[in-house]
Amino acid sequence: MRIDVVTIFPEYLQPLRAALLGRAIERGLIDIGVHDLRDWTHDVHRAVDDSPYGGGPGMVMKPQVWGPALDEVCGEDTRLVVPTPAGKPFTQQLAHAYAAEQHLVFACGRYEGIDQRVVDDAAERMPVDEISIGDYVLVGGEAAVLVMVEAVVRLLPGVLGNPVSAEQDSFSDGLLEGPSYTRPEVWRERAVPDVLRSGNHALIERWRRDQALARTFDRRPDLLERLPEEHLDKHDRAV
Ligand SMILES: Nc1ccccc1-c1cnco1
Repeated sequence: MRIDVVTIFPEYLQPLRAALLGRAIERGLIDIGVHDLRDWTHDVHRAVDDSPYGGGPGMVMKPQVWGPALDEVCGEDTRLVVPTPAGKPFTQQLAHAYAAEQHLVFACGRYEGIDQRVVDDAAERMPVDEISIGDYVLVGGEAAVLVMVEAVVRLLPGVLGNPVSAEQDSFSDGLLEGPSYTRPEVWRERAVPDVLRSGNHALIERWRRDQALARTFDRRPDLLERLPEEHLDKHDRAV
């Protein structure tokens, strides 16, 4: 998989070259390119935005800069992803879909956005997704790209040391992960739940599912509403 990011803050994307993602690059599992949008400006001030038609606060990013940038960075197999607070929600399901793509290009815009004609023009040549990572306001799309790239790349074969954990993730079975524990057995007078030291794997599995159901019910009841009927057995409903 190849990933390209176009941004006015290329240094913001340096974390993509660290740790797990950095090792995936070294091992040839992914190629990542980061491009400075200002390389496609034409004026001495290297302007990338301008005042919005119709008035209003902030600035809008210029189509004459974004157009040539995407013409050069995008290819035949590109899916263009534009982080925006007005986008569709980014989910684990979408992360899996993106992990199957050959080439992802992320266009990082500022809060007030990129001239809509850039998206409309690109959509004539490639799939374009406008995506939100959550209902809060960021200054620009760069942080959202770091989130999405990590969620996608960890799903690629060979990236995670233990591939099973991608299946056992939160959300993969529709529930939140329950609590986890490690040594010592007692820490600041708090003991690890006995069941986890019982060696009875059926009981442990049941306890973990009960914890996941209770936590999901408490923190994300919306996820329970989405679960298919057959996903909860009669014991689950009693939790
Ligand atoms: N707030 C933002 C500003 C600029 C570009 C993306 C966002 C965003 C993406 N997901 C939530 O917010």
